[in-house]
Amino acid sequence: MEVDTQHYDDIIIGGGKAGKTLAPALVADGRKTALVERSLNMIGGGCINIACIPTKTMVASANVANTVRNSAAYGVKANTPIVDLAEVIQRKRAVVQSAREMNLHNLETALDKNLIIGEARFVAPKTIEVTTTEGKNRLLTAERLFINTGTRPLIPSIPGLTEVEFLTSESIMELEYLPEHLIVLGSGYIGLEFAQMFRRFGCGVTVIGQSEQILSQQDPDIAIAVQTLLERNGIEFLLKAKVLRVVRKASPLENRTGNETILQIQVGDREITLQGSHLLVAVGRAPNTDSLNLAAAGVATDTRGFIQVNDRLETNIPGIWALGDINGGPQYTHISLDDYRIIKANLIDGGDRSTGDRLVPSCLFIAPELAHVGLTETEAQQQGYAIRVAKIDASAVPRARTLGQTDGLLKAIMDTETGRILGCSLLCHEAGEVISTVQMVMQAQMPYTILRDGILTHPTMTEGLNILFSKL
Ligand SMILES: Cc1cc2nc3c(=O)[nH]c(=O)nc-3n(C[C@H](O)[C@H](O)[C@H](O)COP(=O)(O)OP(=O)(O)OC[C@H]3O[C@@H](n4cnc5c(N)ncnc54)[C@H](O)[C@@H]3O)c2cc1C
Ligand SMILES: NC(=O)c1ccc[n+]([C@@H]2O[C@H](COP(=O)([O-])OP(=O)(O)OC[C@H]3O[C@@H](n4cnc5c(N)ncnc54)[C@H](O)[C@@H]3O)[C@@H](O)[C@H]2O)c1
Repeated sequence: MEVDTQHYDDIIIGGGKAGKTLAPALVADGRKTALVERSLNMIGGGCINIACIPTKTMVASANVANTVRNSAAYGVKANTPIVDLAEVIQRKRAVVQSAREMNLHNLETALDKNLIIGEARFVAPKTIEVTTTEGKNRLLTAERLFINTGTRPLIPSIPGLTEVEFLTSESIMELEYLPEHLIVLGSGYIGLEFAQMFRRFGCGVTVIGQSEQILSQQDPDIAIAVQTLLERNGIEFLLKAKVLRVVRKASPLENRTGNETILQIQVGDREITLQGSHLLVAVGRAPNTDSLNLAAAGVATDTRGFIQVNDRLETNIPGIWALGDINGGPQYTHISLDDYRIIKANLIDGGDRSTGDRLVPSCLFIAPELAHVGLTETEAQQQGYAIRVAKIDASAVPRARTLGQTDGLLKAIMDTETGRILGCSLLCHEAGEVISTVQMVMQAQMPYTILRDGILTHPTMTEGLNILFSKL
């Protein structure tokens, strides 16, 4: 086979959020840079193709269905909505396609022929072999390498699972008709977003969680509030549950009706049989390191296969960095983007940034949204802070009442010594937007009284912060 070798200053392996943003910045800094992305269908990375953007596009359809279904409560009469999943998927594909085209344009403009479509693997510390989509092998060497290869669905070892067909976060977004009864294995981010989405589309949904609490990183009161409102939506939860065996499953693409998925589950000390039409596996993510042959470069990974980095995202091998999900940090697109900022600050701008100064916000895109920043109450206690905690129901916010969006709970944790906000969890309409205001106050190291006493527009959801922080 023909092998052609080329030398670069910098090579980025994987074009996730960090990699695709870093590439043009390195080029602008005068570096001869290549970005290797394994698939044309993944240009722009997971976020725009198979993760955040498609899911939130489909969540928007689910929310429209819900609004139509509940329109009578607003004095507007509408017929029962008919959800055409094929058209929902078509809309999702169009949104993804336009984002991918924009990303391709940006990368081609910055990199021209140095955007290389192919699978990369290390053959030596600073040398990679790329098998291009045309089947050619190319050897590329570089002074510096940036690994940004992301993750894929983690498939647990459950007897019978691999012998049957099941859905992942990717294949569920290609279904063209509605499952009759969706079983969701995993009660974390992916599981809950799809659970509510498909419930709002009109499907029966059961969520199986292995812990007693869903969303294990959250405080119990917040997790219970989320579970309660999802149960009110008609979602069934089986918690402290262990799937013993998956018994039977018809093809998810052909299975239009019927309950063909059968799971044997241990719930507490009971053993039960659960039947559904489709099974979604959403129990976390596995790192895309196995095909990279990191051993040839000597790059160290942790026991789960994620690349080990220090707080400047440097691996154990000088001149090799790891960015985004692959480095084992929080798995969010905005964190991958911040990884890019750290590299840019340290390698291009002559700065000195680390992951140490980070506040990590997040938002679970169910309705109402659950947004969080900083410490939970449990974490603040564990870290020995003297704290005061404020809580209000979302119904206390005037805007929530005008919108008929009164479900939820707002919670803030304050350090009594400094008057600073340590953390905040908002389970309410538009929480993902409102949390940014809290985050900015935390980042500016201002006291909580800014949010208690600041003049905030009436009636907005953000105004709810006046009410929340007045309870401290
Ligand atoms: C269903 C779902 C919904 C999500 N929703 C949100 C959300 O709403 N908000 C949020 O912040 N986060 C969300 N996330 C998490 C978010 O998608 C990730 O944190 C983010 O995409 C991580 O990006 P990354 O930079 O690590 O790389 P990725 O975006 O994962 O990109 C890695 C790229 O590397 C390529 N690649 C892999 N191996 C190789 C190789 N050997 N050679 C060449 N190329 C390779 C892949 O094709 C891919 O394009 C969601 C995740 C999922 C799965
Ligand atoms: N809105 C967002 O920002 C968003 C949306 C989706 C995904 N994400 C990111 O992607 C990551 C991955 O999402 P995820 O939901 O796959 O992982 P997760 O870690 O959020 O949740 C996985 C859940 O599965 C449970 N679990 C593990 N093994 C199990 C088993 N055998 N049986 C039953 N339950 C089991 C875990 O206890 C956990 O609750 C998230 O942690 C998040 O960082 C973010």
